[in-house]
Amino acid sequence: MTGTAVASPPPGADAEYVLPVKIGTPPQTLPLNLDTGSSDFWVISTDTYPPQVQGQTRYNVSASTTARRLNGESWVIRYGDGSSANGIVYTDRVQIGNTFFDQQAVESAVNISNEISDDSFSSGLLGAASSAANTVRPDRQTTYLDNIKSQLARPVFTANLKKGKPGNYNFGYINGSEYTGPIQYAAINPQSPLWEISVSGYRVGSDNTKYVARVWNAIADTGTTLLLVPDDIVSAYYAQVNGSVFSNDVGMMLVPCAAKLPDFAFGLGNYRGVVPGSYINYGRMNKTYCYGGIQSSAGAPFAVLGDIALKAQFVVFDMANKVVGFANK
Ligand SMILES: N[C@H]1[C@H](O)[C@@H](N2CCC[C@H]2CO)[C@@H]2OC[C@H]1O2
Repeated sequence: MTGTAVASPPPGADAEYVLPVKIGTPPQTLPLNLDTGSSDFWVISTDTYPPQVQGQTRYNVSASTTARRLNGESWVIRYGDGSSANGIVYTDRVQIGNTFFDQQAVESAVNISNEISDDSFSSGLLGAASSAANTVRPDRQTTYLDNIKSQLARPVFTANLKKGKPGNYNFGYINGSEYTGPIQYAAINPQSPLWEISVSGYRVGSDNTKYVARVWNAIADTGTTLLLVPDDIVSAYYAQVNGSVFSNDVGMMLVPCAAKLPDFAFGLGNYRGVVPGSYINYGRMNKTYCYGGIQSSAGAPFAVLGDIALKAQFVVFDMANKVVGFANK
């Protein structure tokens, strides 16, 4: 089995990427955020408290002849950005591209937090980290990727996200036309249910004599918008941006929208994962300042290679070898 699906950002800013997921019989297509930083497959549905639903496409449980309630099962999730959701659980048939699984645990939201309620672009999340982090209790459920893994031609999925336009996720194969040069693999932390790797250094700009050997652990997280790094790396980057400033109002580093930003590269051995400077202007805040795409990971147990970095790379998530691969493109 192999499959591919388009990954689309919302108009205006690459806040997230959603892919069309078919649920139920007859199939209902919902735009879901494939999230390598969590492990719950949950959707806004006919169970969701109606005032919290603001235009999102809902999973209509009673319209699916193959929906079966998992009695006694429930879930509660809280994310790194403070958002949260909870609800009940069904199994139903799920299809993404040409991949499918007949008995997928579909977590149906009863409550969603304001941040999620306000995001009309996504109808939920497709968790793609290890099932070990799934929040359903008393019986933990299995992620879609873990469910289809044994049926895939190769136990991998790849992310080819793009800046300001649709990219794609592929399931079960590595498409050589989607990247250039070698793929550099990094082992994931066996103690973590996330795609957590050890990064060996970084570089501000394109002059490799300025490369800094510095070990920092980071997760590859398609569900995080920005690139979150340790404070010393934040300072090293914005020291090269004239007019950059920390805003106490928004709690973020800002850059002059007119600034020509230096590239940022993360190091894995001799590999340099290059993030073009233009990718590090995340978007306009006011007539002078734009949001920096690089922000602090302080307070979290890991840095986060979020979409600002991942959209500059071709990324391989290898479920059998438990490695993450990166290639420039
Ligand atoms: N893995 C991420 C998750 O995808 C994010 N959100 C949680 C709920 C919607 C989704 C997209 O905003 C949140 O930010 C970091 C971490 O948690």
